[in-house]
Amino acid sequence: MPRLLIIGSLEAELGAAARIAAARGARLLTAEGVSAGIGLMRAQGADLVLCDVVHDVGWLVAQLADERIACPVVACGRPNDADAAVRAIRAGAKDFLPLPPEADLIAAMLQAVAADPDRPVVQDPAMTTLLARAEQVARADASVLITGESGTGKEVLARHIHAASRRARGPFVALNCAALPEALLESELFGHEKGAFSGAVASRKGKFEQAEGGTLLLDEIGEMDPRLQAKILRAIQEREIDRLGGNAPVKVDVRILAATHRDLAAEVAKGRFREDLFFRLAVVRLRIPALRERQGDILPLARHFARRYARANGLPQRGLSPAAEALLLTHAWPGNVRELENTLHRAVLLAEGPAIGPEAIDLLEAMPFTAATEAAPSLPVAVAAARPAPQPVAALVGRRMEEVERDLILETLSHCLGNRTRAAEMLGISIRTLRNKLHEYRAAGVAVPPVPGQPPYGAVAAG
Ligand SMILES: Nc1ncnc2c1ncn2[C@@H]1O[C@H](COP(=O)(O)OP(=O)(O)OP(=O)(O)O)[C@@H](O)[C@H]1O
Repeated sequence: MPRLLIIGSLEAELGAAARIAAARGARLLTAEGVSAGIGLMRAQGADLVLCDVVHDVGWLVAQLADERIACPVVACGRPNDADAAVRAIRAGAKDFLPLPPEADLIAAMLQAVAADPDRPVVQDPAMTTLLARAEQVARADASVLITGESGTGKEVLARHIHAASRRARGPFVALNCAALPEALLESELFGHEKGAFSGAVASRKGKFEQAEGGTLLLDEIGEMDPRLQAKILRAIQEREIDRLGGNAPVKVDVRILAATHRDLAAEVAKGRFREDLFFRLAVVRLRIPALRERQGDILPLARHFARRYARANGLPQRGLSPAAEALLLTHAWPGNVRELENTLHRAVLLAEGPAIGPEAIDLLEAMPFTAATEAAPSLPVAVAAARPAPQPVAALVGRRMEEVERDLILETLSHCLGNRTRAAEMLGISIRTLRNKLHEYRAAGVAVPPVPGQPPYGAVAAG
């Protein structure tokens, strides 16, 4: 279901366009002007923007490009306003829709963007069956427990369930329960009133309230401590929550999805997870197989990531050579889809010639699963690239600025395969500043990704 943002007044013909689009299944967002539209894009995103030429289409396109929001913009207006149409196309609008709108044109426009880029890529029968089941249960409001090893795509599946549900127009909110200390997790989940604890200078909605009318994914639920498990159970049973420091419960209408890499039934048996909460959450259980158990997905996913990262880095689209494909099929993928994604990202950056060959595919051989996924920030390029995706900002609370800066710099440098110039550009700092920082880190004994083609600096972790 594509999301369409309409910028302009809905009073006249644009209103008719909005009605046609809604009748064709689009989810509509509307804004009176360009600034408000950009605000909505930041907050919610859309698959297509339709902007009246009375607004500054050029500024809109430039602003979206500046903020790296990738979304096609179609200008619209009266066909006799040829100048405005030409100006809009020159400014980067993909197309011009004449008003009053023709239903067929709108349908074609929506169809072109309907191929959902976030839809899970699946081909192996084990996954197509699982996806069909997920789509079937998506329509009900029951809780779903998604299990699978780290990096198998649990969050991707949760987003898909949300997108296929009746709540698709509502928000999708995810919270990693393992990333925060207990007290912080509690206020993230349930929100707090002003003065609830020292530092609570204003009242704040928690994730339950933020997900109102939509879906809340509780990721790594197996890590949650028993006291909060009890509060979650109450929220699900009573459909209400208590803000920290609040004196009246708040009603919430939220569908709960939970994910874990643990065997939650075994955790229940060991007394580490509440049985009643387990049964509440696991009304439907979906287990995502590890990538090694679904060989049929490896190449379709690899091709998908090769396309995505070539596009994202402005590099030519290259297919995989038969030898590269054979190599990918022999690997066990302990880090699952996330590891495959990182491998293809690196391969796209390293590849030369007409296709991605095996020499561009750098596999983390014999790297035990935990080491590959929980590597310290100071590990060299190949290992660092396999670390989990960056955590939300809230997860950084409690860490020192200096440390976060160091991790960001080293992560960006790994991402750029040690290329200092590209990393400095991406970080928005001068190459000189970057070099000085790296010099400091090396002096402190932290390993720094080497310059491409040069041997690593023999730094060893301090300690
Ligand atoms: N079927 C898929 N199609 C496309 N991309 C996928 C698919 N499965 C996983 N990915 C990608 O792989 C990465 C890991 O996926 P995701 O974060 O959903 O895994 P996870 O199981 O939730 O991991 P963790 O347990 O570590 O939180 C993401 O970048 C995601 O976009």
